[in-house]
Amino acid sequence: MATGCSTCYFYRHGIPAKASHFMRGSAARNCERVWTYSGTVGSSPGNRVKRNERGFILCCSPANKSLNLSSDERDDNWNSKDRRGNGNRSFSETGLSATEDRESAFENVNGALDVEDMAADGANNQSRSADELLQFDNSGIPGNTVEDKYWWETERVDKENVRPSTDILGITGEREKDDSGRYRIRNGREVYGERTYLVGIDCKGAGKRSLFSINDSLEELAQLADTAGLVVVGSTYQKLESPNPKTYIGFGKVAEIHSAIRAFDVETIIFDDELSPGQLRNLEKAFGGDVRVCDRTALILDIFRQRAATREATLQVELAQFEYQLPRLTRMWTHLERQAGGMVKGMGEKQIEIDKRILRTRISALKAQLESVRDHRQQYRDRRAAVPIPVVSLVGYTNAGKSSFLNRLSGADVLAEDRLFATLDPTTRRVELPNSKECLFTDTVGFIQKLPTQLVAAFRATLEEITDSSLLVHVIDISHPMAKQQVSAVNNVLADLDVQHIPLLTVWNKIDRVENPGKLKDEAAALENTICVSALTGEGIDCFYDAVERNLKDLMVWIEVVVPYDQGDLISIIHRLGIVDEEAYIEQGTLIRAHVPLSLSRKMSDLRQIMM
Ligand SMILES: Nc1nc2c(ncn2[C@@H]2O[C@H](COP(=O)(O)OP(=O)(O)OP(=O)(O)O)[C@@H](O)[C@H]2O)c(=O)[nH]1
Ligand SMILES: [Mg+2]
Repeated sequence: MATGCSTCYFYRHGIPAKASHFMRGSAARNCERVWTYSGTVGSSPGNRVKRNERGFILCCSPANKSLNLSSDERDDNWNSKDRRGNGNRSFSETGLSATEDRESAFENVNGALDVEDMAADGANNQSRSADELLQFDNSGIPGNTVEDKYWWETERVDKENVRPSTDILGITGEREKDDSGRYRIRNGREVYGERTYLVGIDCKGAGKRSLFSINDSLEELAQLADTAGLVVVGSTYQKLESPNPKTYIGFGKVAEIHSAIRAFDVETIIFDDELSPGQLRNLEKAFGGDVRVCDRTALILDIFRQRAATREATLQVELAQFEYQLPRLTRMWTHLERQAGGMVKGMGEKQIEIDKRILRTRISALKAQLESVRDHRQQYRDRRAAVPIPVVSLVGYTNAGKSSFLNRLSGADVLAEDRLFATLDPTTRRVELPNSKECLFTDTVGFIQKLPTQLVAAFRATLEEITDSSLLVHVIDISHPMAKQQVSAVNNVLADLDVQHIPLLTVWNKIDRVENPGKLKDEAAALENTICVSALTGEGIDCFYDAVERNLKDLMVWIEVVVPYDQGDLISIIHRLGIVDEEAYIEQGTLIRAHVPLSLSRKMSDLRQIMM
């Protein structure tokens, strides 16, 4: 049975606290202070229990008045205010009877989840009154029956009998015993393999349907989590008309996940969509202080942060992260409001304002720094434009094989690996086509469905590489079961970038991995500007070059110019970039009839005789 003082976050959620909860995970590692704990809260005396970064007192016992605290620490707690309005009270006053305890726990669950605001709950979990909540039928979760337990009181349930409703990865949730094995190397950095549980919703409402089915979307989220170094132990989803404005998922689902958290020792919960600051706050309260709640956007931002290798990428990711954090800052300081007695009331509010100001200043500084980086990139592009070599940009879904393809075309050694977002910075390489014409190929950052808007905004300088291209090559992993949906997601981002006017060549990559390549090649042949290739084996590369030459020629204009004999270098540029049909030597200079890139023809407007 859960007991504890009024400031104990676990107690207030009625969760039987265990020392193991507190000693594991990021919360514990970021603790500010270590308190000696002994008492009745689920573990043996003498365990050392920590106070986490948010200031939650993770464990303290009403039965034990002799907590080994400094006088300051003791004051903090003795001044803590009872949520039921009893004013300040000491530890000794928190020794409740079982019934009182249950009521208190219920009240606190109410407080945490704003039950009265739950009317907007989705179809599967209609809004529940307080009484209904007490009687909530958790029979879907073995080990939780209404007769003998309230859901928040559930002792640790038998792991064998509890499984998330959907286990997309087929991971059984076996627990590792030794934490030292949980550090993994990701992109040269050591990351902690937190036990992670994924949650999504299958929206049925008009206009809410996503490109991906819920299972596919969760599978992708699992891949993202793996890329970030997390260990996915399970997942679940709920069918809803639209997301619950308070908690994203319905109230019943919150309860179910609550059980799964304990069953699988979950440390992080990731939601498949971006949560509003309010949803995030409510869910954090509902799941308890030592479970990190985050969303797809935060996860993607985290991966970008791990992968950023250049100054530009680092600045861009930092900016996106700050923009994301700004409206969510309040949750970090709620502990001050909770701990505030009469004297320090409102302190939390002030701190939020201070922090928001610091963050805004930081954002302005980052934007200024990025502006100078952007200028630098623009100068580089201007210099490139001065030598009018056509630029071909490789775009596509993350992991489609863009970098592998660039490596194949140019012999470059861009990092290509079976992980999402391997490339963040554009890489440009000069490639000589079989007709001896030169062009530049640029590898870009990959796209993904639900791409965070903060990232698109922050990466605008990088993405401008795409908008300046002569030709776009959309690389698609045709062997991927979700290839069609990935194409739509990429087209959506391209539409946002306003590049529809640039000609597009479609490349079906990884043809070596499909079962029936012949059939696919026939399909591709029937489509316009679509080529089948394998970056791995080099198959189809010749057809690709032909298609690039064809497309670039289509972009050229026909000119007839007389180049004075003292501008011989211009003739060599025309030969290098254009296709010369005729060359004759006349009195005024060299007469050339050729197809050249538009940019080059503009440079020769003075010399032009005829242009069509
Ligand atoms: N079998 C096969 N694997 C490929 C092919 N092209 C790429 N791959 C593999 O696909 C994975 C992803 O390749 P990348 O080149 O890193 O993909 P990307 O599009 O650059 O990915 P991001 O940089 O994350 O956007 C790597 O493991 C490659 O080895 C191919 O033609 N056939
Ligand atoms: Mg790449």
